[in-house]
Amino acid sequence: MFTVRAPATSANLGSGFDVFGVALEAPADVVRVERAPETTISITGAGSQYIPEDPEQNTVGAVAEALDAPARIRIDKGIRPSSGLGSSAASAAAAAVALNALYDRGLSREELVPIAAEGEALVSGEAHADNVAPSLLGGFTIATDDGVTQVDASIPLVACLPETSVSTRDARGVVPKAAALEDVVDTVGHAATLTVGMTRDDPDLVGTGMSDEIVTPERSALIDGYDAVREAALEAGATGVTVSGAGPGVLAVCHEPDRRAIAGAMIDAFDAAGIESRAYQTAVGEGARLYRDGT
Ligand SMILES: Nc1ncnc2c1ncn2[C@@H]1O[C@H](COP(=O)(O)OP(=O)(O)O)[C@@H](O)[C@H]1O
Ligand SMILES: N[C@@H](CCOP(=O)(O)O)C(=O)O
Repeated sequence: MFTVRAPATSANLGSGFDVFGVALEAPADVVRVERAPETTISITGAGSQYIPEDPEQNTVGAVAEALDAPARIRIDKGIRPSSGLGSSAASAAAAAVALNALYDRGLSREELVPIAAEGEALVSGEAHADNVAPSLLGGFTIATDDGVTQVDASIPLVACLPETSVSTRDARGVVPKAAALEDVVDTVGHAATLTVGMTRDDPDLVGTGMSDEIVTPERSALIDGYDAVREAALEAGATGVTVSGAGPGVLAVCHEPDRRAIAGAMIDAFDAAGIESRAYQTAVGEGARLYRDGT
């Protein structure tokens, strides 16, 4: 039997749509697997009542199928689904690591990225790897058709989740099919700035580099209270604020001493808009961790 804790992730980071992602120190999903003649899934924890246990409809079922690794799979959800923190991806990443060990498949974490991304194809319509890559590898990841580039990073973050939900599939429907060249030029500049910021552990560069005029304006319009929450976080000291994944979570980058005040300001701003929320005071963290027999 193997147990894996796989972290929540925040994808896109504004300027890196479908490419950038970071692992968060918290929250996380925990997945336990044992060999079985056919795959069964049971789920407890945050939002578990909304997640199908049918292997054909669950991201971990897609991973078990892709690895030809039938198992009794138990998922303890720490990450609420449809909140923009890579909930479906974390389960898939955890299952990929656990089943790879259970069946001794010998695949590297990089080789598990496209396998875990099969779960994303199941729920969002496309096998985007920007959540599963950081959940598997940790740190900051750049996922492209050429593969995944990863760097460890130490950047304080606040992820504020309103008590509303947006499905990634729906939020992908509002992404523009084309963009003006000047917006593409700006986005390339911001993405490059963000990448350098991650390599230097520099929250100012990362915050500046999250700016994006192509996808984020369309996505943020789906989130009630977004503009006020963004403004409140910036006033409290955030160096950058954007939609986390497909939303409705909102991600703020900051210096560590400002993190608590930013979390409070974001919750208050959602509250003023009549929306309850919770904020994770977190940071870029490590990837999925494997435990054998409860170790
Ligand atoms: N293991 C899983 N964990 C979370 N959600 C899952 C899982 N398997 C299937 N789903 C479905 O995926 C959808 C959530 O995925 P998505 O919209 O991409 O949001 P998230 O950012 O939370 O991953 C929900 O419809 C949920 O029922
Ligand atoms: N690149 C994807 C990321 C979706 O992240 P999630 O955490 O909302 O599942 C997108 O923006 O559609």
